Amino acid sequence: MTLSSDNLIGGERVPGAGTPWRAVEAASGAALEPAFASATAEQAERACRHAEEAFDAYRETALTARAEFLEAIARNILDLGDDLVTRCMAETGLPRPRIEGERGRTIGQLRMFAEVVRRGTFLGARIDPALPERKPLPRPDLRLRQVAVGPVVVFGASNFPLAFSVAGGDTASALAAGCPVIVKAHPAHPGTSALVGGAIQRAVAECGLPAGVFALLFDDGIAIGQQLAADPRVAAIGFTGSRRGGTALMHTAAERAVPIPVYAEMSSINPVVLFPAALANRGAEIGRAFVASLTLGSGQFCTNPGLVLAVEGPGLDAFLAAAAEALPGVAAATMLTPGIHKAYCAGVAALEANPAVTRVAQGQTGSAHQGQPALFATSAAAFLGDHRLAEEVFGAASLVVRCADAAELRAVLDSLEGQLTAALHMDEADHGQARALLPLLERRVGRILVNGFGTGVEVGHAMVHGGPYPATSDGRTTSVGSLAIDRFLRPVCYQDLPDALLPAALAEANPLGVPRSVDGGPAGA
Ligand SMILES: NC(=O)c1ccc[n+]([C@@H]2O[C@H](COP(=O)([O-])OP(=O)(O)OC[C@H]3O[C@@H](n4cnc5c(N)ncnc54)[C@H](O)[C@@H]3O)[C@@H](O)[C@H]2O)c1
Ligand SMILES: O=CCCC(=O)C(=O)O
Repeated sequence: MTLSSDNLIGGERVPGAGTPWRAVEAASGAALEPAFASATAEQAERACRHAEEAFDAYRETALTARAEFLEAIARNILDLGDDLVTRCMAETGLPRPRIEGERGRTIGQLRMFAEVVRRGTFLGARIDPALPERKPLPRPDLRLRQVAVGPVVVFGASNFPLAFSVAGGDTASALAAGCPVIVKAHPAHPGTSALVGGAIQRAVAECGLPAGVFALLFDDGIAIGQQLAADPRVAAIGFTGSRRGGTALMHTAAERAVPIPVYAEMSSINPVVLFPAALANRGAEIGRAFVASLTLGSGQFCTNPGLVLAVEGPGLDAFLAAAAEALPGVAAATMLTPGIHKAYCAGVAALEANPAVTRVAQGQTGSAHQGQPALFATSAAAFLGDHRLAEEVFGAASLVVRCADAAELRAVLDSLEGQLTAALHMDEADHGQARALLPLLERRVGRILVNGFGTGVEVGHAMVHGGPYPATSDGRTTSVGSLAIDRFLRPVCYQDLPDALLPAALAEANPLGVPRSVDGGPAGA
């Protein structure tokens, strides 16, 4: 399969301009063909214009047609076959089973949103029928539905080249909501992005949709991303990446004449709390499971367990001993980009250099592009006195905080910024302590889980992959699971509109058969 390096705009392939750049094979650092050229400002402008032109037609497509479009994207991605898998492996250094698994998740996600669209529940249809006889005043007829917000810009993530990238959760949920999508490809995997972008562009044509429904733009810098974020036609942004990049986009979006929401998923250290009974009963077992989660994908998961909290004692010692025994057996693994590798090495070096921190164990050393896993420990007092210890080290490094007692452990949790997840390891005898921490955890994190680790997010209807700042820019929502669609919708109320003028979802006869809540009752068709 020939790999095109063109931008995809308005149903066409459009070569970029300027100095050519190439993807890098993550394992070797060698340049990969073909050369890419960044989109021009005019091309980004054109993508926004096409998206705006496509918006009104796309957002009113029949629900079945929109669902079939999402399914066509999934099918076209599968049809890319091994070309997609091998290119993605080369660009990211991630192994085949991981890429194949992520492709399955991406396709599953698209199909889940197709089902969400077909059901129509996302329209949130509500009806308060008119009460003309009501005293002292009659009630008007009120009907509400959710409408798509407008064109959405999605920034592909480096660490999930499929499930959080061109056809990932942000794109799937925005398209499901009825929003055209412009993707700014991550420069670490442009070939993967081009292949998946082509699959979406083909689906747009196959389904007879307006060509502006999808665009893909390349840029190895930040100019195109900034331009898109500032463009008045763009209504929302989805982003997964660094805190620096996410907050820069938040500032741009907030400074516009008309500010727009940015749904940025940024940084999280995902505290793991080890309770005393669980530690006493199975400290070593938890230690081994922890190492497996810590080192998954070279630790390049936003859900990576970067902080472990426990009260001092033999149980914690057993946990540490088991982790210290397991970690040296773990091979160093290729990291996504030289920049991410460098940042990881700098983070580990800062922990090594901190006099209040001791190294518990290390994994095996590797090549120039591989990250060596590392586990460190410190005291709660040191952690509370040095905010740098709470910063994310993106990769397979974690810090164990030894606490004197439950009060100190609570103080450490209380000091943390917003997080995606908190993992609690507990037995029944720990329930009292865990219950006491739950209100605090609810204020800090998006997902609380028991006797597991946050890595490996289930894509479903009750999932929250979000959390208070800086885990995300807006802790009221999620970027994984069907609730993600709500980010790209807003409610409109229709008061006393003649039936003939109402959108089909709200017309008296309910021709779409969508679930509707009447007078605040449970939604039914
Ligand atoms: N929490 C997470 O899930 C997660 C995921 C990936 C990376 N990271 C962190 O980010 C670091 C860098 O990795 P990365 O390259 O994936 O993230 P990044 O934030 O540098 O880049 C992500 C995307 O945003 C764009 N971008 C970055 N800064 C921008 C700006 N100021 N304006 C407009 N666009 C901008 C980039 O071009 C890229 O397309 C990692 O070392 C890690 O610390 C975190
Ligand atoms: O890196 C961010 C997403 C993590 C995730 O989806 C997972 O752990 O499965």
